[in-house]
Amino acid sequence: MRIAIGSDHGGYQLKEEIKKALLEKKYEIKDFGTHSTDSCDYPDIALPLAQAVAAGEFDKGILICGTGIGISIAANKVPGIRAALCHDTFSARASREHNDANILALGERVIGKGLALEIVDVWLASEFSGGRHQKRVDKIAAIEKRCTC
Ligand SMILES: O=C(CO)[C@H](O)[C@H](O)COP(=O)(O)O
Repeated sequence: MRIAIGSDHGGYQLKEEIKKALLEKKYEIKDFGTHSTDSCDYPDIALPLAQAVAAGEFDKGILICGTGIGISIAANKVPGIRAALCHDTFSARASREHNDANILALGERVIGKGLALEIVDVWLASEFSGGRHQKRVDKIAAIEKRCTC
């Protein structure tokens, strides 16, 4: 599985921990930055990563900022992206099974490393259920097509 990962300075330390754990599990990872704790702007990381996921260059993406909020809002502006901010394993599983989320967002200033790694594992292992959920995801795509902003 090809995974794109990125963060701003507020998510840098957690990004490094998640990247290390996923590389140990033999996932193919591309790091979209940032590469230090120097201050940067989360939309500058979210945009190229989300575009690459939407283009099919990666199977999934993981984005981290201080809260996970800003970076998920930015990623969700890219058509085809369903970025889910999840700070518990129930939501992580449901975001895949119900919403077919293709980006997981996390907040380094909100949760600890142990829970974050568990959330990542659950999210990557969960599959979209389809069925009644497909129609709803299709309706999200239809909203994107209607909006020409
Ligand atoms: O969580 C975030 C966005 O949702 C950012 O990481 C956070 O706003 C950065 O804040 P600061 O510049 O004060 O470190």
